[in-house]
Amino acid sequence: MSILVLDDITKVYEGKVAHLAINQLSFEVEKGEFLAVMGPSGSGKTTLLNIISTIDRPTSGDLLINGLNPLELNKDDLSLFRRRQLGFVFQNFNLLPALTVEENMVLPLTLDGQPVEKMKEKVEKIAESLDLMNILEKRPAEISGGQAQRTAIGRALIHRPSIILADEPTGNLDSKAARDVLEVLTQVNKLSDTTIIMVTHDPIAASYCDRVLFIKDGEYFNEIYKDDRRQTFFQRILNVLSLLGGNVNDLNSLRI
Ligand SMILES: Nc1ncnc2c1ncn2[C@@H]1O[C@H](COP(=O)(O)OP(=O)(O)OP(=O)(O)O)[C@@H](O)[C@H]1O
Repeated sequence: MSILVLDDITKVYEGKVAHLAINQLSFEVEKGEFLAVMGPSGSGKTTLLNIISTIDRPTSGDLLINGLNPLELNKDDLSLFRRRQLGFVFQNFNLLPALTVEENMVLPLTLDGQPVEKMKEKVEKIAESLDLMNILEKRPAEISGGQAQRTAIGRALIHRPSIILADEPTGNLDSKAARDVLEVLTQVNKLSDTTIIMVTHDPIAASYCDRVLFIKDGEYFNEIYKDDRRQTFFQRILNVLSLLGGNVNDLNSLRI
């Protein structure tokens, strides 16, 4: 079953000079899929994520999330839809510095006015699976980047969203913390059947996914599926990136 359908999406940024950022892009994402989106700088990845996350509206085309067209909702229903159906993970974590790890994680539930006991139950379950139980009382300044990103993943998961949208989630992490975060995302994807769409420049991060969709100049370029070992998938990702025009010599020294 497709949990996300993009049908002929076009996005033009109006301005002194109009810019065509996404050009007639169509693709579908299956429920439970872990999808990476890659493409050169300026190819439209963030624009695409903003459209899927309903933060930005396409100029034309249709979007279906879980069978519903969010573009038809009014402002209040759209906010609720976004909060319930989507979870967000950003490169710079976006945690509130004054709140503890636990408070950051329950924030979406607080906004919903859920009873404290229910919130505690939910947070403990998620914190255990993300190995955060020992740092629940700490604040963002007192934890590592990997722990901060796992906290952000916990916050994204607290509502059991249909889709997690991750924008360069390993971009600010060292390689060990990045691997931990990718393994956590893989576990979340496999165990709870949560669909994940991740924008990344990093072929290692992309090799954790089931499929990589490549875009160029706002248009579909190619897609490849993982049907073998991660190392081989990684090599195939590098091959497509070299066709895309990236500097693959910079990447050949990477080892997974
Ligand atoms: N608000 C805006 N107004 C006008 N043009 C924009 C706006 N936002 C993005 N663009 C342009 O649209 C194109 C796609 O931008 P986008 O940020 O989606 O690319 P990207 O693939 O995410 O890039 P990067 O990998 O560098 O983050 C770029 O050429 C960019 O300059």
